[in-house]
Amino acid sequence: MSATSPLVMRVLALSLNTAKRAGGIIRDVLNKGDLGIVDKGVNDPQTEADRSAQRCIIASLNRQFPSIKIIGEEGGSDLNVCDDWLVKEFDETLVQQSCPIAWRDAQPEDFVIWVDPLDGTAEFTKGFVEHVTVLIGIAIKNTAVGGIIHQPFYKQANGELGRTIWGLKGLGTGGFTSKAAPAEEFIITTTRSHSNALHQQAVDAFNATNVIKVGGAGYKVLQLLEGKAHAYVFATPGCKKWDTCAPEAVLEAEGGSLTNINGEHYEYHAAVEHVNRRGVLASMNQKHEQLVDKIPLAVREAVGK
Ligand SMILES: Nc1ncnc2c1ncn2[C@@H]1O[C@H](COP(=O)(O)O)[C@@H](O)[C@H]1OP(=O)(O)O
Ligand SMILES: [Mg+2]
Ligand SMILES: [Mg+2]
Ligand SMILES: [Mg+2]
Repeated sequence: MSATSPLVMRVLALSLNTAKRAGGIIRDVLNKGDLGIVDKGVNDPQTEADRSAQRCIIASLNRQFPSIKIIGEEGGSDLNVCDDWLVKEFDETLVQQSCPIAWRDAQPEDFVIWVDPLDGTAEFTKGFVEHVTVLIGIAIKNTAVGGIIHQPFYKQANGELGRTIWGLKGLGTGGFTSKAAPAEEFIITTTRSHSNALHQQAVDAFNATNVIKVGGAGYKVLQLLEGKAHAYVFATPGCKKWDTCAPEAVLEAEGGSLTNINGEHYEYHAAVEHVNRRGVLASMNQKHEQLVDKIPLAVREAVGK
């Protein structure tokens, strides 16, 4: 069945199992205890878990889809991985879902897969493991259309660790139960580790009833999807295309919005600048344009300049 499914369904279905495998690798690194931390820049750590998870993801996707462009946060990886890290099984339920007509004929050259093997690394190194996600974003012709958000440390009711959320624009989402945030409040979710004065001005402008500070773009978008927050505000450069591609696709497949702080969508083609210079504004069940208008114009113009 999978061999005859449209390419986007096969990419999404292999990405789902690959993200799960990467989550297992991340848990193994933590259990072994030596994180092998390297500083890539200010407040920008990389660990053995980031490196190994990326090798597993890119080697697996590249093996099945050799002509699709894949861009990973951790740069060029050694794709000679052990068989145990090569994921070959497609998620059967997902691959058999009906493909939205808009993506049915997409060809390998139309795709870019944006991989963040471990989102929330700063939090991972500090023990806030529930903030960690594995992000695999699927862009077709410039637009984020599909994505996987896997949480390696999510505790299931049966005690099992890990859960996997997927989304495809035009089809929908799976792996979680959507919930609306409380109507009588306005809750913002924002960065724990990358704030600055300008960003704080943007957050303050909303006069929120509560501001939650957590790590990772994936985790913050999950908070929107599960009704823990109304808006995700990040009024500074720092997030990259691999941070937002999967979260944007999943959130928008559920009816939300993820844009820069001016309300414009980012582009996701292979030659695009990696940095999301104009920050991130995401919301669920809100009038997104009205949220844009709440951020003072002077702040909006200054971010990314
Ligand atoms: N200044 C920065 N330098 C490097 N990565 C950043 C920076 N700001 C944000 N990020 C990336 O975006 C994610 C969301 O940001 P925040 O948690 O601050 O809201 C971070 O977990 C990090 O991804 P990663 O952990 O994959 O390196
Ligand atoms: Mg990083
Ligand atoms: Mg990230
Ligand atoms: Mg990362």
